[in-house]
Amino acid sequence: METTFPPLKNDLLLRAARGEQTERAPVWVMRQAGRYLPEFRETRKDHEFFDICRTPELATEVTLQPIRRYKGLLDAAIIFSDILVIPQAMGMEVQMKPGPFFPDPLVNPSDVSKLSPTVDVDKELGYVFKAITRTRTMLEGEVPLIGFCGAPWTLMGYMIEGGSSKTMEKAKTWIFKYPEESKALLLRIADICVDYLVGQVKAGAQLLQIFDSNAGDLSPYDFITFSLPTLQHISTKLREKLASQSLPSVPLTLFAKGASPTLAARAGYDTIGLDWTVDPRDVASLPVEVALQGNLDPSVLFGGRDAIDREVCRMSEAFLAARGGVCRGWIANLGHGITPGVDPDDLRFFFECVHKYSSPGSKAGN
Ligand SMILES: Cc1c2[nH]c(c1CCC(=O)O)Cc1[nH]c(c(CCC(=O)O)c1C)Cc1[nH]c(c(CCC(=O)O)c1C)Cc1[nH]c(c(C)c1CCC(=O)O)C2
Repeated sequence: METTFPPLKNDLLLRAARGEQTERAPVWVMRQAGRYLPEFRETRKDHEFFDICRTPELATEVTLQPIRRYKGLLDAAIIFSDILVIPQAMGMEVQMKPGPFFPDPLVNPSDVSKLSPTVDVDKELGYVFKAITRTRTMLEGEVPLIGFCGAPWTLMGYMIEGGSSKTMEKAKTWIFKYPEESKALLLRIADICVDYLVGQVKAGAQLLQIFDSNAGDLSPYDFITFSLPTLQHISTKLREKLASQSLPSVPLTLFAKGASPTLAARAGYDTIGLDWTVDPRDVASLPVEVALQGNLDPSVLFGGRDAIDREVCRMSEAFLAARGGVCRGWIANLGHGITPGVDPDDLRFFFECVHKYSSPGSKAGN
């Protein structure tokens, strides 16, 4: 059953993601539906985090909150959910208290047998698909809708660490002590990612982003050995399945935080997300068809208007210079998620600065 959606009025994001030249950079921010917004905190007061994810009406509502507030300034919506819905679908319990907490993490490879042997994504994650279809309809074509999932290495890390970790000691113990079992688990997660992302496109997602937020914990060699093959597996299989099911070949973004962008670019994605430690001019050697996303340090949003203006101008100069003085294949974003303490009006100012500086005719382009 195909749903027909209202025609898209703003395709800036999709054009930039395909490496095209645009009149200015499209802009959105990671975690744009979140705790820095008073309207999100209001919804959150009455509902648990994962209840919002599992209730399409609520997930749609919070996805649309930043779109309403920043109408005309924000160029994409991202479906409200979490990367940890995949471990849940595999049979693990995950609580948010306030950070992620797994009461029963994977301790050693024999624990993998506790996971569901197969995952029927329609059954386990159908609530995300419903939320996507509902959101895409309610967006009325205002901006495109982004779907997402966590990358296998980042998800395996949470499943073994049992939550966020500074050192990733336990997950790294696995890759060094049990490399084959680790690779098998990573591939198993990758296959679920593929089915989950196909389902998101079927439901109406117009671009997909894979978050390998913990990629930077791996040495280049270990990123190549453990993470990269799974990221390649996802991009290849996903494109094959989308084609064989006559689904749209949506652009794919890889945000491998802390990984070398040239290594990340080997994974075969349309867009590479950059964190704020990267100068875009240093990745100018990537083919121009590969779009770039990023990469303002999220903390600049705490620096006041002068700092935001100055830093967005500097970021724009760097991205325009990296692309030979034109705005080509650049999606403006932060270099990681927006933090809860940001004043929503300062974020508005950030969007206005991107609109002002990201075109070649601006101060940053000259
Ligand atoms: C690592 C990761 C997670 N989740 C996600 C990542 C990858 C991106 C990144 O690196 O930040 C992805 C994510 N999580 C959330 C979204 C929603 C869409 C969006 O607006 O970007 C997305 C894309 C909502 C969320 N996910 C979470 C919140 C805040 C929880 C709350 O409302 O209480 C939101 C809005 C919770 C969450 N979820 C996760 C953590 C570590 C935390 C706690 C950290 C924190 O408190 O910010 C796992």
